[in-house]
Amino acid sequence: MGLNDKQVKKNKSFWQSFGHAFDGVKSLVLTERNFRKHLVFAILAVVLGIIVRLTINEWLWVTLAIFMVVTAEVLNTVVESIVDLVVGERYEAAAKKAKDVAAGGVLLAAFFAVIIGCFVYIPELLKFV
Ligand SMILES: Nc1ncnc2c1ncn2[C@@H]1O[C@H](COP(=O)(O)OP(=O)(O)OP(=O)(O)O)[C@@H](O)[C@H]1O
Repeated sequence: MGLNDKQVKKNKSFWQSFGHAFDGVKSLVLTERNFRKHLVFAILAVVLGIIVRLTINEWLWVTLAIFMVVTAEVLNTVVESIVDLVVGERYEAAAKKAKDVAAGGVLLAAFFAVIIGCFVYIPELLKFV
């Protein structure tokens, strides 16, 4: 297995599927700059959450926000890869729309995460003032 694996046939076992899914996550981390930035923000949110001792309810909202951004980044990367595969370097209005809408999805998810962050962390941090 690995990112240079040339397999094109269906996976034959759960572990083979899992390995390829893991390669996908590895590829996101290694090749997507924005994904890495969001990962850093997610880690900071978790560390801050531990410091201010979030409640279970607050953790649920923070986790939802983190995974919404991650999911949007995953879909954005999938769209980019498919558009590049089909269109290559050629300019296409439909390619621009697909990539811009996918990037817009990430922006909306990040906006949602900022709103959740404000609701959850600001009251907790004000307790220290
Ligand atoms: N084949 C294409 N035809 C038309 N417009 C394109 C094409 N490829 C890219 N673009 C435009 O260029 C922008 C940047 O392209 P790129 O492939 O770097 O997108 P990106 O990888 O989504 O950027 P980022 O990594 O910041 O998310 C796209 O959002 C789109 O507006």
